[in-house]
Amino acid sequence: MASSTQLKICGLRNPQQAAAVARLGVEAIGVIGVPSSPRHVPPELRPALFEAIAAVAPPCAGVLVVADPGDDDLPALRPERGHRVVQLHGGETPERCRELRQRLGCTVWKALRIRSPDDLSRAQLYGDHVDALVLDAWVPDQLGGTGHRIPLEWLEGWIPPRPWWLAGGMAPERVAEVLERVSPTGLDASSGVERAPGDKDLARVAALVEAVRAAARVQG
Ligand SMILES: O=C(O)c1ccccc1NCC(=O)[C@H](O)[C@H](O)COP(=O)(O)O
Repeated sequence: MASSTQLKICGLRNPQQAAAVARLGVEAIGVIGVPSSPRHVPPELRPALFEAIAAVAPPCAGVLVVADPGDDDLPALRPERGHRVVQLHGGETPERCRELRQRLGCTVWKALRIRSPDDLSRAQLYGDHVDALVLDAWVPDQLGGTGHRIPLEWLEGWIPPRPWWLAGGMAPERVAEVLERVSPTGLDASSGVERAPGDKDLARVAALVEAVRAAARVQG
């Protein structure tokens, strides 16, 4: 993507669709490894998704999204399975993030669900232990893919300890306002560009890509 704000599309389940999204020029594509999610992809089907992405867009990072993995889960999280990034979307502590990053030997992003402005101070604790943060909205009993938003006023003036992705209810119609008010490293979208959970609407993904490019042109 030519603009400076990166884009991640999360929750792909079909290799052909993942390849089509990758061809649009996004920087990252997420595959959900959380069993309770309607977008869950079982371990044996994940390599085909990551291979489809790498085949058409080698720079596009395959991101495996998991929550509170146990040590028994680690073999399925190794980068040899085709992903480049592991996104930790549960209640992982900074110490657990550091340990997983060391043991897996791959890029680790930590997702934090932001319930109040105070939660942003927690983000500082992760700065030395992960490669990037993903800020997502807090919704009771749901970890992600909810379409709920973090109020932008909470993020204005926030000083991130690491590169960060803004997730939660991202959609083409919001991009201009969001990028006027905050400057994340990237935007992360799932339900806002879907026909149904796990089934992306390619026209909406293309509109999101175009909205990010248009915002970059406005900002010069
Ligand atoms: O998307 C899911 O179903 C999901 C389930 C459990 C943990 C994480 C999940 N998604 C992670 C993401 O990175 C999503 O892009 C993020 O939550 C934003 O989703 P949305 O608000 O629908 O754009």
